Amino acid sequence: MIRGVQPTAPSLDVRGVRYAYPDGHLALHGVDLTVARGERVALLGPNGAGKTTLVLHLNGILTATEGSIAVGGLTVGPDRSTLAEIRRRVGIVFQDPDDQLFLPTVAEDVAFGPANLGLRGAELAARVDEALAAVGMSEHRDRAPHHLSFGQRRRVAVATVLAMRPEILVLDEPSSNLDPAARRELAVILRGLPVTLLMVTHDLPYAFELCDRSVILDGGRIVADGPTPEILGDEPLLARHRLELPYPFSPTLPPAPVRE
Ligand SMILES: Nc1ncnc2c1ncn2[C@@H]1O[C@H](COP(=O)(O)OP(=O)(O)OP(=O)(O)O)[C@@H](O)[C@H]1O
Repeated sequence: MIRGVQPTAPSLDVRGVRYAYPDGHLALHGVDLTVARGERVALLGPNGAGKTTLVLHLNGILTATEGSIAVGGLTVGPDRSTLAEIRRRVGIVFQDPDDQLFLPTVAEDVAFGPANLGLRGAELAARVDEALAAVGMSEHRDRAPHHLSFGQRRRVAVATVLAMRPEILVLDEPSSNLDPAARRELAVILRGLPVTLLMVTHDLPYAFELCDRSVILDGGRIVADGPTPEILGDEPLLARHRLELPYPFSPTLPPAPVRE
């Protein structure tokens, strides 16, 4: 069980979150979102909908103007120890892996987070091994991250977050800039991870492949929340929120199925 996480609490509980940027722009208008442990949820919406703003609240980078957020039963708060624990529980993989990789070797990058938590020796090595194995990058542990392909760097970025054993894994556009094979390989990896997953994406087929549930955010409000086949099968709903599938969609005929 995850340290300090209440087993009955949802992974994520967002209640009435409003957020205005310092210039007064109201980016979130009262967002409610509950994600159960182990759920995989796609967060969809057009440019400027508020998706990144919401994600930045989940580990306390931004602080809600109103409302509250709890992760595994722990409310995100301003004090240092709460914030440190929230940042361990919420692992965010940003769109550009190079924002997360800055050490000479893959293994050092993956060890960085757990070493900061105070892990050393065999315990630290086990975390690194486990995280690299989870993303299929064990054999690259001693390589320089900048010598890897973009797809491999994204997998290492996922490993840096997994090494913290997060309660919830948040992915910002995980399929962007990947070739079809790397995109498919990452989907297989993500589907096998035993974590709660929240994935921000404009890649609707990827949402279908990976997430049972989809939420549409538009204008800082959640405007739809339901099973992904229903959401993606509702063409007028998608059109109202500037979302488009790349081809005709049938909920009974999965688009571009993931081969395993
Ligand atoms: N630092 C900022 N100051 C003021 N307004 C901002 C700031 N950052 C974002 N916004 C505004 O907040 C709204 C939500 O932006 P956000 O980046 O969260 O959207 P998004 O859904 O992540 O978009 P995209 O799909 O383009 O990444 C937009 O209207 C944006 O212009």
